Order: sequence, then structure tokens, then C-alpha cells
Amino acid sequence: MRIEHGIGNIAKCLRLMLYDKPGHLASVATEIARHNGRIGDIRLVRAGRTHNTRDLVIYVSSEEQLEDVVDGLAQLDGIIVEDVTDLVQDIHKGGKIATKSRVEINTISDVRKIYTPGVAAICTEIQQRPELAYQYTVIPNQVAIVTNGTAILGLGDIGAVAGMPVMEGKAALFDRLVEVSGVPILIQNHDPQVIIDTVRNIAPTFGAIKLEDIKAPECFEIEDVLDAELDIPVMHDDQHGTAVVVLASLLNATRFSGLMLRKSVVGVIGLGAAGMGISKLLTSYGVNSLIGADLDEAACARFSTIGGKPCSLAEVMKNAHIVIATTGCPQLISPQMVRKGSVILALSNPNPEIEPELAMQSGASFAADGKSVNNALAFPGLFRGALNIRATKINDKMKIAAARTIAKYAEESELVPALLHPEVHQAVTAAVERAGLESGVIKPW
Ligand SMILES: NC(=O)C1=CN([C@@H]2O[C@H](COP(=O)(O)OP(=O)(O)OC[C@H]3O[C@@H](n4cnc5c(N)ncnc54)[C@H](O)[C@@H]3O)[C@@H](O)[C@H]2O)C=CC1
Ligand SMILES: CC(=O)C(=O)O
Ligand SMILES: [Mg+2]
Repeated sequence: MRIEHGIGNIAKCLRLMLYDKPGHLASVATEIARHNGRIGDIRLVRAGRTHNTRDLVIYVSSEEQLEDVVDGLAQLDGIIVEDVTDLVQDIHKGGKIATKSRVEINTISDVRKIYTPGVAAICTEIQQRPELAYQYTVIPNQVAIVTNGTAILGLGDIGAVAGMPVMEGKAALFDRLVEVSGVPILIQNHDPQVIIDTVRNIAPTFGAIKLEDIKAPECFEIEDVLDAELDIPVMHDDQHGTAVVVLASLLNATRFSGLMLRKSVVGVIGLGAAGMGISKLLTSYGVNSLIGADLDEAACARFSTIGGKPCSLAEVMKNAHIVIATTGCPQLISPQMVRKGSVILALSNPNPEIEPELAMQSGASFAADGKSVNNALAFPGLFRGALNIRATKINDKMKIAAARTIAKYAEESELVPALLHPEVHQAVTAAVERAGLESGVIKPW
């Protein structure tokens, strides 16, 4: 029997037929536990005279572990494994988003209004007064989610199309959390200039641009140029959404542990898009002592330009009170490296640099991974707030206001609130609106 130490990222549904006798379900649970699998929902599908059929969700870390579970169950008396389905594949079939009509179309008269000839009058009005596009079209509620697929989560340069499930996921969250229409835009090109030109040309379709999973260093130039040229917000989520959630979690971590954030030594491992975005916002917040490690010399040089001190991974782990890892390298941090009492945010997805449980067992005072400290807590409210006030930018004041608000909604002794917290995204929206209005980033008509 293999022993798995992973966190069980693979969700499978087992359809089991089993004797309807006391204790049978318990023997199933015991067998799954023997192979270190975790159990989710259990649903009765059919109640027969002698047998029941149940769907049982399990979480495993590998296909091999699943095989062990299924083989083990098949050997139990009175249990047949009828089917095994993958819940993640199931939920992706057909894609996760769609463009739908917001208006009823029941009669030909409806068609004449929403389409030609009626629509022509609206077109002409917009031609004469362009600002009416914000009243009569989806533009002010629509955000482009732009990727070239070069840093899809921590999977690396897997191409824009392979990154589409992530872009759809972000769009689905936009809709669910703040009713923004997110539109994935896949640009199959590595050249920053091509991305800049493409986004510039399609920008009139959108109220804002969210850059996503574009690797460093290209992401910096792309964002800087577009931000300067366009009069709508342009924000690279991996840089700034992540930075906002990190600041929120550190506001809480330092409050609970008695550290002073501005006086703490903060170490960043992986100085790419996320690492640099985090470093810049923490500097803007007032963190004075920032050390960082990266394998790439150019990344270290960029870090120096914002006041960071490059050093080795071992030095970061030894000297930093707070460690933030954004390398895309699972298990980069070993238990022996953890400094007693430190705060460890191992943010790489889909797998962290160190599992939070292991970091805590190794002496960390707080630890979290990229599933919980995730930019999805920030980007919905940042964009919703910016769209609501017709901001031209999302500036540091808006980001810090968002971070403070996220921090406030965390449960006692948690670093951040749950992503589906019923109030946090609306509260972030309101805070971003206020900060934007105070700092005057509004487009005048
Ligand atoms: N939890 C969250 O909300 C977020 C997590 N991330 C995660 O952060 C990771 C990096 O993403 P990006 O910054 O967008 O990628 P990126 O490609 O822009 O940057 C990665 C950086 O890590 C460095 N690096 C790689 N291996 C290293 C090692 N062994 N030691 C030191 N440095 C190393 C690279 O040289 C590069 O500078 C990904 O795993 C991603 O999932 C990114 C954004 C948000
Ligand atoms: C969360 C996210 O944006 C990432 O891991 O790339
Ligand atoms: Mg990302």
C-alpha cells in the first residue's frame, strides 16, 4: 500500500452498490481511510430490496492512490464499484461561462427593438454622444481577462488556450461575486508589443482590463504602457490582486502575533509578477526591510530598484519574520528551513512551496497557501469599485483600502475571510469606490 502525503486535490465520485446492512458503509470509510483518502459528500442514489447504490465523493492526491482505493473497495464483501467519475472534469464540460441575453425575446416586435431597425437609433445616439455607450451597452460592466498563457498558475508557459479554464474560472467568479461580465481574451503571442497593440485595439469593448497569468518581466512593460495609454483601469491581477490579499493577511498575522508589519523583515521568494507586485505594495504601505531571492539575476536587479535587498533562499528563510513565496515550485521550502515564530505564506498554485500544516508543525506562527490567500478575494471588489465610479486607474490608495477591508472580514485568528463570505466583496467594492473618489481618479465627461 502506498502512503500519500499530498493534500488530495483530485476529486472523484465513486458509484458504489453495497449490501443494505449496518456497518457496510463504515467498512467503505475504513478502507478509504486505510489508503489515506478523504471523504466528501455521500448521496443515496437508489434504495433496493437488498442493496443500495450510493455516490461517494473522495479526495485523493494521485491516480495511483485512487487505483489503490478502488482495488481495496472491490475486494470488500458485498460492495461493487459501478463507476468512477472525475468531478473536476465534469464541471468543466462545455466550459464554465456563456454570454446570455439580458432581455426577453418572445415576439418579432422584441426583435425589432433589440436588433434592427430599432437598434440603429441607439447607435446614432452613441455616435453623437459617445458617453451614452456607458448607458446603453454592456461596456461599463465588462472586463477583459487577457492572457498569453506564459505563467498559468505555477504551471509555466503552457500557452493561452491551455490557460482558458483559469480565465473562465476568473470570469465565473466575477459574475458570481460582483456581477461583472468577464470576457477571456487569449493572445497566442510572447511579444509584449503584440499584446499591447491587441489590447489597445479591443479596449473600447471594455470598462476595464484585467491582465492575467502573463509572466515577468513582460507583464511589467505591458501593464505600464497600457495603464499610461488607456483611460480605463488596467490591472495585472497576479501583481496587484495578489499584493492586496497578501497585505490583508499580513495586517491580521502581525496583529495576532504582536509583530509590527512596518518594522518586520519581510522576505519574498520568487521575484516575478506576484513577488514584485507584493514587494511594491508592501513598500508603499511602509514596510522598510524587504529581502528577496530569485534564481534570475535580472529579477533580483529589478527588486533592488524598489529598495529590496537580494539574497539567497537560505538567507531569506533564516532572517525574515515574514516569508512570502511565489515561485511556482512546490515543496521548495523544507521543514528545517522554517524559522521559529515566522509567518509563512506559500502562495504558489496549484501546490504551495510548503504545506501550511507542515510549516506550522515546523514552528511557524501562521501559515497559509495560495488557495486561501488568493487574489480572488481582491480582484472582484477592486474592479467592481473602479467600474462603479468610472475610475481611470486602480491606484495604491484603492488597493490599500481593499486590503484593510478584506482583513476586517477575517474570522478571529484567520488571516483572510472565506472567498464566498457573503459581505466581503461588496465591502471591498465600497472601500475602493471611496478611496478612488478621494484620490480623484475619475474620468470627466
Ligand atoms: N495565491 C495567489 O493569489 C497567487 C499565486 N501566484 C502563484 O505564484 C507563482 C508565480 O506566479 P507569477 O509571479 O505570475 O510567475 P512569474 O513567472 O512571473 O514569476 C516566477 C518567479 O519565480 C522565480 N523562481 C522560479 N523558481 C524559483 C526558485 N526555485 N527559487 C527562487 N525563485 C524562483 C522565477 O525566476 C520568476 O522570477 C505561481 O505558482 C502562481 O500560481 C500568482 C499570483 C496569485
Ligand atoms: C491565483 C492566481 O492568479 C494564480 O495562481 O496565478
Ligand atoms: Mg494568476
